Amino acid sequence: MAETVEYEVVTQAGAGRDAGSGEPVLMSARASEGGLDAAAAAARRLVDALVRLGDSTDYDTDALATRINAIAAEVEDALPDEAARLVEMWQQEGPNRHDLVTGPQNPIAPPLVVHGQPDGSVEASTTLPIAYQGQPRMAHGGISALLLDHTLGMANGWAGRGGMTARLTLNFKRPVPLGEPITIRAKQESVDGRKLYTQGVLSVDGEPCVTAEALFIAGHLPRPTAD
Ligand SMILES: CCCCCCCC(=O)SCCNC(=O)CCNC(=O)[C@H](O)C(C)(C)COP(=O)(O)OP(=O)(O)OC[C@H]1O[C@@H](n2cnc3c(N)ncnc32)[C@H](O)[C@@H]1OP(=O)(O)O
Repeated sequence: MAETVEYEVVTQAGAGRDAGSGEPVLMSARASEGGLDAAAAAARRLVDALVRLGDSTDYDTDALATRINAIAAEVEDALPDEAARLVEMWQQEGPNRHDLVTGPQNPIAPPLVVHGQPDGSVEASTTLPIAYQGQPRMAHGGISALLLDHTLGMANGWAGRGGMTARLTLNFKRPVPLGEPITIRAKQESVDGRKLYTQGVLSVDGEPCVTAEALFIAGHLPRPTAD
């Protein structure tokens, strides 16, 4: 029996809305051209360049580290109070801009772009850079697991009832190439009380690479509050 936690059901923006229009609905946050989204995109670009750089370069990587640390220190000087930032992160309805997988403000997010489909499924897409490499030229399996877990979670939100992952079963059928568009389709297949059963598949060029089946338990941890 898990430790008792307080639950609050958080539905995704767009969940259930416009599903009858016949048009896919954007569920992940749209990236802005400027501001923090642009800074996060620049950080992603820098990470990609660093991973591709390697040790054989003549480029002065000591000086580079000093410059990057100077920028980090400048940003750290501007940070808001951590507790207040956590409240801000979670206060908005709709897609989180800081999200690990889809968030335009999170440099670690690929980011994945997710659309809710009229048939109740969701479809997500991205292209993975070399920072996510596992085997040569292929994505690390843990990244595929992350993308699938998250997309299945968003499929629950689109179906109207989200939850926390209790069990995730993956079947790695073929390697996921870097640098090529990947698509993830996911759908909540059935609900039994608080148990949500959701399935998905990650494909490249129409070929299934990783399939996922998951059990989610409805409910979420409470959002941080100011007090
Ligand atoms: C933007 C949205 C996308 C987000 C997607 C990403 C989702 C995540 O990553 S969530 C983070 C990863 N997951 C976690 O950290 C979860 C950790 N686990 C927990 O907190 C708890 O175990 C939790 C919440 C899953 C279930 O706990 P609790 O609410 O107490 O439920 P509990 O009473 O134990 O179980 C409810 C039922 O589910 C069943 N169940 C629970 N866990 C499992 C499991 N792993 N396998 C099979 N059955 C299970 C129980 O047997 C019980 O069944 P029944 O009602 O028939 O007796």
